[in-house]
Amino acid sequence: MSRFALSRYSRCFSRLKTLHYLNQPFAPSLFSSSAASDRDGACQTGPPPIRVGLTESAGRAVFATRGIGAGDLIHTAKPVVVCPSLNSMDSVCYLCLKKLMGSPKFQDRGVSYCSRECQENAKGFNDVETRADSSSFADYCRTHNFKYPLMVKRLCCMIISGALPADSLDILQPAALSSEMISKIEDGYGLLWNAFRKANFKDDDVAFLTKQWYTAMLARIRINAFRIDLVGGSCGEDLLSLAAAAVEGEGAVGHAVYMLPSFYNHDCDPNAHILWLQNADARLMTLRDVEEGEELRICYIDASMGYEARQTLLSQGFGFCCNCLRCQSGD
Ligand SMILES: C[S@@+](CC[C@H](N)C(=O)[O-])C[C@H]1O[C@@H](n2cnc3c(N)ncnc32)[C@H](O)[C@@H]1O
Repeated sequence: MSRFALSRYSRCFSRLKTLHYLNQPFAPSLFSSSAASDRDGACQTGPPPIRVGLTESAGRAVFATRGIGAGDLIHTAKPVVVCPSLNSMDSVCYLCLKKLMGSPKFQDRGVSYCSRECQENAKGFNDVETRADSSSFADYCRTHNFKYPLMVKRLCCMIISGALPADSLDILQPAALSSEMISKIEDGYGLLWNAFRKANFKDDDVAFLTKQWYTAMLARIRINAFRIDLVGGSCGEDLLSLAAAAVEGEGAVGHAVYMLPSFYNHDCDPNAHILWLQNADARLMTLRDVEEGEELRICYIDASMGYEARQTLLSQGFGFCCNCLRCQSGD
């Protein structure tokens, strides 16, 4: 069996099936990511041992600023925007995506939360959501099985509520969209715009929501959204074991966009992995020993696929030709 055959990683299908395959300083406050920690998950103080810098052929990237041991937590990251999948709406927290066990105790205007705190934190954007009737937009997303427009809608509600500025995602790399994609996107834009217009928000509050802005956000979300599969477990457990224990077959509970994790480039034989334990808070961990100065890379796709299939997926889904060592070797 190929050494990749047991691996299944993905930015969209993030899951780890084996242990084997599993130049400016970084400003932690900008990315709301917390410090690196010991293997057992106990947090140390100080910034994460990484910096974001430029590569020669893959744009910006994340580099280790010191040696990091295999299976160590590099940093955690909170989502900027997170959205449950349509089929998980009733089974996960509307804000943090934690699985809801039994009958949810915290319910508000038709959605459920895992705690009073999540309910409170979601109140601002949920007020906006409730005021605007976006049922036509939701039908459009459901009919086409579109998930990213739902994230743009939540982003809009967060912006209108004052929780985020309209340029929050501007720093992220956008996908190149074909004219066919743009015309499909415009249908969704019209429906969402109508929903906010009919709800009589002040012109100033919705002025950011132009067709150009909507398209630019979808282009960024397309490249940078992570599909979230919860592994379970707790931060005190061994991360490599938790990653390896990710169970195949459970659907994604939702999607989220993060800041710092968006700067990790892809590798078909990665040295880092992203995982989620109980909720949408991400944990970046090493899969093997990493040296100071080494680029940290995760795998966006199923690493067990063959060369041709990987190239097709990376080029059609993410718009790039992979420059990793594995691809260069033709494996
Ligand atoms: C999520 S972003 C990663 C951060 C990005 N380099 C930046 O500057 O924002 C994904 C993009 O990075 C580039 N990239 C990531 N991995 C790559 C690889 N293995 N080979 C070539 N380009 C890559 C591609 O342009 C891809 O669309």
